[in-house]
Amino acid sequence: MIVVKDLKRYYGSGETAVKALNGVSFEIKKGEFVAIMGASGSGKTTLLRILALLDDATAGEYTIRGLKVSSLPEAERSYYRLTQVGYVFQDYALINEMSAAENVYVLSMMEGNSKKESYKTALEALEKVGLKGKQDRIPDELSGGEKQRVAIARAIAKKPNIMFADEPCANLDTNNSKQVLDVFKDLNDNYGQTIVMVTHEPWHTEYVDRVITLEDGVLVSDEMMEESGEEK
Ligand SMILES: Nc1ncnc2c1ncn2[C@@H]1O[C@H](COP(=O)(O)OP(=O)(O)OP(=O)(O)O)[C@@H](O)[C@H]1O
Repeated sequence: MIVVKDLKRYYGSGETAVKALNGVSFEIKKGEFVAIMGASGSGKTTLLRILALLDDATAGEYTIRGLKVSSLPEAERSYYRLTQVGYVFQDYALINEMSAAENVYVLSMMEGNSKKESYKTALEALEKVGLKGKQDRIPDELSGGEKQRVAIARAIAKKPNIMFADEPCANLDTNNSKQVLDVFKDLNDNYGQTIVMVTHEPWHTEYVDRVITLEDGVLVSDEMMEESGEEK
């Protein structure tokens, strides 16, 4: 589904350039749940943002479902970003004045779908993440874990081919983190959602199929996780 070849991202140029990614190659198959790990500054967010088409690589090739997105013009990249990619941010990125349902359906309405249709899709997405009945609450009336689940509902409402999450549990306690990770796992197990998640917590790897580790902008390990009885 995703093929990355010799991806590089430099910030600045010449001798002082920061080589945030320095030649990274890998493939991700449809239906995989992949964690990207590595020390602070190893290039995880830079990689995720390029994969989610939020940033450009300096060099290298990036293909989504056979289409070389790295060399598409910006208008087409925007289209792919809107239609194929779901993104979950560390800080939820919800609009405070809007209810959970409105936060989920606002994008769909902006794309020209009717309010009725968008609302129905939003309720389905909120139910999938375990927030049935909480559609009218504003973010301030929700826990951190619930806010992040609204953000996940917003991402899945557009039925993305791939979902990216950048440290989605960074601001959550263990209990809320588990609820969020359970939602990702359910989406992966029961709906075949492909997920790529940046994390620095070793225990999060219990939920994923595979762990890619970066060090100083280079891929240093790519491991499949053992299946355990309890988990997948
Ligand atoms: N806009 C930028 N301008 C200059 N350097 C940057 C910029 N963004 C990131 N970098 C540098 O690129 C390198 C990789 O950063 P990145 O944020 O991808 O790392 P990370 O692994 O996600 O770190 P963390 O776990 O702390 O979030 C770091 O050395 C960082 O300082």
